[in-house]
Amino acid sequence: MLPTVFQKAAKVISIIEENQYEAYFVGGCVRDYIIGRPIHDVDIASSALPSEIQNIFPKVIPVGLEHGTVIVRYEQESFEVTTYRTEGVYTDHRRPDEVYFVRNIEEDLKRRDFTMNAIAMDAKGEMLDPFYGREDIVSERIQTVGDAAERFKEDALRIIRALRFSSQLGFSIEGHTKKAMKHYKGLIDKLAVERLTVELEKLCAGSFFKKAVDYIFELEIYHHLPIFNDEPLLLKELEPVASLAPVFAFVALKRSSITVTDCIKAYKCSNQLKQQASNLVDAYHHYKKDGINAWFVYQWPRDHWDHFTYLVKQIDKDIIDIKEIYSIYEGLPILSKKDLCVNGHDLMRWFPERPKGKWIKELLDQIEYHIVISGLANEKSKIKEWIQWNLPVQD
Ligand SMILES: Nc1ccn([C@@H]2O[C@H](COP(=O)(O)OP(=O)(O)OP(=O)(O)O)[C@@H](O)[C@H]2O)c(=O)n1
Ligand SMILES: [Mg+2]
Repeated sequence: MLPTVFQKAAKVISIIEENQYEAYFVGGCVRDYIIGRPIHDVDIASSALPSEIQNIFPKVIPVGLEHGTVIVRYEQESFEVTTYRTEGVYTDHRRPDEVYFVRNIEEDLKRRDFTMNAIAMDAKGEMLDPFYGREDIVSERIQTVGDAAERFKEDALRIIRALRFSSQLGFSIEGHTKKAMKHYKGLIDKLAVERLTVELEKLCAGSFFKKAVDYIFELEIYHHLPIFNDEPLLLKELEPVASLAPVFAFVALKRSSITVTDCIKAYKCSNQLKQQASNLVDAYHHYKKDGINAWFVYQWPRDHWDHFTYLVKQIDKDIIDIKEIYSIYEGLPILSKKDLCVNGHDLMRWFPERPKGKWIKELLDQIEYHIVISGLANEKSKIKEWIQWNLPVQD
């Protein structure tokens, strides 16, 4: 009996088969199933063309028709189905010039990156493994399908993928594969950097990150990783972490010549990641100046704390007990400005002679700060009393 994640998708495969086409589970889901890792998404490959899939299922979303990928909606769930394909020449090493649909699963498996990723599984759990991927999984070996040089010339991202699989799984890279990685690493520079970023994030998150870093040094791949090309040793200092935000914050804090913005630009990351990394840098400075006090805990979002403690550990070797942060959090009198029992209207009512101005915001900020940090009670009368003594000079 297949695990639950496969069961619904297995019905989709059966329906395709009932319509005289083939369909298999392929890629990461089969690999992770064999290894016994959690399966996050299930991919299906089929001999049916996108238009043929559209004829079988009433609800099909054409997400990447040029690559042969559609999303089949089935019983309120989505399944990605990709037509068997083989790829044409990659003149710019970024993307295939053409995709050719084929009717044979082996042709499809043949153009995949590593043997462990080139295993197909049918709806009953029967495996089709023409490149002995299972053997490589048992031997914990990352090996390209067929000629390594060809696979990396087709898509140089695979060089980074080999590293990230090594980081995630702790597997070793087979000799020919490794040699070809070293030889073709220059092609990494031609990749669309966003693709590199996705793999780098997974690489940094792997439990066997150190092993991947050893390969990065052995094969001198750091020359082709933006930012780290100038500062490769920083990679050796990093521990695994699930986001690039603390990685970039770490880099910026360790090297004054590199800013978070430099990292974000180099890897074309989102503004959200930029904000997270900058917050971490600010939080670190705050911590160095004032330690972890109520204002610190109040200010920084909760989803930030793990990465913050990680950063302090990486930089200062200090271990911060996250429970300590939580207990300060539990004792906070307010959790946001919305919880203040006064607002701008109250202030204006209390000081009718004062024209509207930035004093209102400044005063609210001060009230907020004192409530959080110095025990000012969050009660209208107490706040009013406190203001008598602290009203800023009129602007
Ligand atoms: N450059 C690439 C990227 C992907 N693939 C193939 O497409 C599958 C799906 O790719 P992707 O989802 O990017 O990787 P996964 O192996 O599924 O890993 P993950 O579990 O992290 O998604 C891979 O298993 C592999 O067979 C490939 O041959 N070459
Ligand atoms: Mg996948």
